[in-house]
Amino acid sequence: MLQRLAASSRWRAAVLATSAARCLSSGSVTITDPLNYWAGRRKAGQEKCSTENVYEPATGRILCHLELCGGDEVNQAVKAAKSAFGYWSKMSGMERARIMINAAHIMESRREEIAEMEVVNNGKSITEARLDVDSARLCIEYYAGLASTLAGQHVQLAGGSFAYTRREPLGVCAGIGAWNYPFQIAAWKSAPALACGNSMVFKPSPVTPVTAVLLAEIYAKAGAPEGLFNVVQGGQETGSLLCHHPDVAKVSFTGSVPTGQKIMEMASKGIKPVTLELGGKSPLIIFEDSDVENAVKGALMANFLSQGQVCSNGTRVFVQKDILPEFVDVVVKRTKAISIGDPLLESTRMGALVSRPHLDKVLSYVQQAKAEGATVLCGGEPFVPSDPKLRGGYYMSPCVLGDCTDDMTCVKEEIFGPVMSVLSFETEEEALQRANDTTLGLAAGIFTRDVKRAHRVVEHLKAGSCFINNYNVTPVEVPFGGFKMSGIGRENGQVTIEFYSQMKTVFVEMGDVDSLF
Ligand SMILES: NC(=O)c1ccc[n+]([C@@H]2O[C@H](COP(=O)([O-])OP(=O)(O)OC[C@H]3O[C@@H](n4cnc5c(N)ncnc54)[C@H](O)[C@@H]3O)[C@@H](O)[C@H]2O)c1
Ligand SMILES: C[N+](C)(C)CCCC=O
Repeated sequence: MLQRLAASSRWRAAVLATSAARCLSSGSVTITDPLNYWAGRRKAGQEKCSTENVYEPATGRILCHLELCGGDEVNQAVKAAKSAFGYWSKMSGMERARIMINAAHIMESRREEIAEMEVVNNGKSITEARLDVDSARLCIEYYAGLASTLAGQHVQLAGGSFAYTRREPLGVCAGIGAWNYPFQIAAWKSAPALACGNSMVFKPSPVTPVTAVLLAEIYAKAGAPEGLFNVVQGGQETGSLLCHHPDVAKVSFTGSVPTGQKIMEMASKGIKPVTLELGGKSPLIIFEDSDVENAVKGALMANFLSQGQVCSNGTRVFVQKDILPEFVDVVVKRTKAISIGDPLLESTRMGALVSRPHLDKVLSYVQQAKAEGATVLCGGEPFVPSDPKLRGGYYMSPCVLGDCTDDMTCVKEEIFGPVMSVLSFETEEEALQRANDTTLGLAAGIFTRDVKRAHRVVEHLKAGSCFINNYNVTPVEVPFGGFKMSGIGRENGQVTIEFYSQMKTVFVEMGDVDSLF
């Protein structure tokens, strides 16, 4: 079975020919197989379809020419999903769970292959990519476990009459993903959707289109009906075709705030529910009673995963005045020690940013920070690896900015790169007021040994995902999502079942109609 899957894609076949264990090396992959998938198979674009280049961030090479879906293709994918919905939604939760568990097993067996392709397309380190695949698998296992627990309520009424509620699927759900966690986002959206009996058409970011189709193949191989999980490639045009499609019942979106606003507007035309996982500019507050080594580790996790391209990052690091010099000393030392380079090497801790324009944007934020009075304590420069094949890659040295103030652009705007802004504070009240002084509210963190303070501060933080003495840990059992302009709805956890299902109320009369007429 796995051989058949492997043979279905040319890059994989090439890889198998080279080595059975560790497969890809940066600069060696070219993708020619179609990346669209519906009705149970990969689909090549129509002859006239437009294409876009996809790059390998580690080298700057062209990885493939992406075939973008237009109206016809989107219609076909939605039609396939609608047909699968008819079948899937009538299966019992246990039956759905069995297929999802099969999918999780297949995913586990293909972990390395998926992780490597994620690295090749996204630029993050192989160590992180493996964790992303694990998170995807765990999410599918978790929602497989919940699939058979979907239940309603029985409400006893006067005269023996009663009512009951049923939790029903929505129909065809559209998933639209960002480029920072391409595979994980596709799983975080599809797992709860499928567990509830929906089908899905997923559109990855055109910057990272490569791994979603692997998820589609895995679901199909696990026994899902044709059309249950489909992939259409494209950018905003394809995304908006999905949002407007009359047979799409819900849109689940991960991406930036401006696009989230457009998605909500489009969905509002059909009164479609939305899940919006948007951006952040999250605070991390480090009190003077913290274990400084531990707080530094937290600050690094809050800023430098995935080259800093993480929505929940705690990029505004507020450090209480008395420990500021010690904190800065250690954080700078540890940031300088981060090994940057080939993301497929085990020793690499920071790979390449996702694209050249994005790298340039992040570097320009560092320049602007300097111009506005911040001090570059380390990094913030383009990084050129010694390996010649990596010279065209999109690398930069992770950056710590000191002497930051709340009015600086680097403190106000989401940079979405490896740039940490360090700010000093004196009192708890002041830290809270400044931490909450933003239109965003995705995440927040606090380091302290004082358990009472930890819970008191968290209660007042205006953020959907708060961390005490850690940062950026997202077990799939725990809901994740934002307050304010960071989003609507949640991913993961039990509550997400509510965002992929609807409640029907059934009233049952046991007597006669008591008519007023
Ligand atoms: N909260 C979260 O869980 C989370 C997770 C990852 C990323 N993000 C956020 O995502 C952003 C970075 O990702 P990005 O640059 O890919 O975001 P983006 O908003 O540019 O694009 C996201 C997706 O939306 C699509 N899209 C763009 N315009 C569209 C339109 N008009 N209609 C329909 N679809 C459209 C894109 O093709 C892509 O698939 C950051 O702001 C980050 O904070 C949030
Ligand atoms: C798993 N992380 C690192 C918390 C990322 C969640 C998805 C946001 O970008």
